[in-house]
Amino acid sequence: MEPAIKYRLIKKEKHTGARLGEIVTPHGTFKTPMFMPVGTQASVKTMAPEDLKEMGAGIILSNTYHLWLRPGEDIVEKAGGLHKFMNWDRGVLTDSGGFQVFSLAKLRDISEEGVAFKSHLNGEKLFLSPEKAIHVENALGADIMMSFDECPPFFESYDYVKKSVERTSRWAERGLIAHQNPATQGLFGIVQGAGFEDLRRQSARDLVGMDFPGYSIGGLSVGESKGEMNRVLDFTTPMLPEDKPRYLMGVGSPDALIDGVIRGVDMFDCVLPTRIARNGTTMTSQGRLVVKNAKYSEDFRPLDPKCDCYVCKNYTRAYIRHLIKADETFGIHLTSYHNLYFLINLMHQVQDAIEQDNLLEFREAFFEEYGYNEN
Ligand SMILES: Nc1ccc2nc(N)nc(O)c2c1
Repeated sequence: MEPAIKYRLIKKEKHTGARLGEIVTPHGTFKTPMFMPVGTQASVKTMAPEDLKEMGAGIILSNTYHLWLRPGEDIVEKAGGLHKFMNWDRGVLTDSGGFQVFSLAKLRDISEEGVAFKSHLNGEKLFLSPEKAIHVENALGADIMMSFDECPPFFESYDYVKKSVERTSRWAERGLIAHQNPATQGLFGIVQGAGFEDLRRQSARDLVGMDFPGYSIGGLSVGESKGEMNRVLDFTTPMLPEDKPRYLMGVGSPDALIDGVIRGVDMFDCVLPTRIARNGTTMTSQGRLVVKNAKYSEDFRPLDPKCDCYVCKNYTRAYIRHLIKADETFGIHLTSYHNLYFLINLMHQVQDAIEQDNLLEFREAFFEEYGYNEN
């Protein structure tokens, strides 16, 4: 049977682990490395599908935990699946809910069977198992689905992480068995193991043995330092097959994206661009710019003079500052649009640098201008 998801490696960058590729999905083919906007509750906050297309978004995220709780996967299924429900005809990826249970729900109890918890919405007692998560993702109809996993705290003990990795591998196998639409929905395995190289190897070996169409690197961007994240990526991405996509979950800032690409990551997602946009913080080629600061009240330049996005072509810092201060929602639409465009466009620039084998020079110039220092 033809797999729902295929990855084609186009070119490896000469001096790093970076690669140019494309991921083929039932809703289109998209170049990698790529940044995926997050639309947790079936909406990328304040963005219409037309905005997302205009900015070049290919795959967007939604979340099993949230949509199971509200409106319920059966309503989304009756609507014809997430693509119809959201009026979005490009790629959709759903996270499996495990991570959200740990970060959102109260009073949870984890067992071999799954996770018992209380809904963060109304305190209702709920239970999420690998089978339930996969069946919700089947009902939502995303092109790419995540296995149900536990994301242990990065600094947990070796023994706890080892037991967690082994259970996550068993959960992944149960998810593969429960998966009802492998021809149209690609299920990714999620590698765990915190900061322990041997546990990452054990997790990768288990999951690669199950032959998933793609692999996510989980358990990162959970409070560890950038140095720690890069150290884990250094030994984890080479454990994954070259002919499958690698997705680093929950990442991230411009520097983390570039450093992830250098270490062989193809796909990223993070709430950062839309989250900071809501308090008027924007990403520009010269670093972060908090547009609601008084110093921009008569600054009639675009957010980023080097940006060619719709917002930077048509609106000024002074106007956007006014909207944010006046609590006009159009203001956060503009900051959100620009921040998402900034990261999507950054990945396009990185693709060009891989093509030209000068990704390290690009990194140096970008870090210098953005104001990142190495320590
Ligand atoms: N940093 C993150 C973000 C999302 C995640 N989702 C899953 N399912 N697992 C993880 O380890 C994650 C880590």
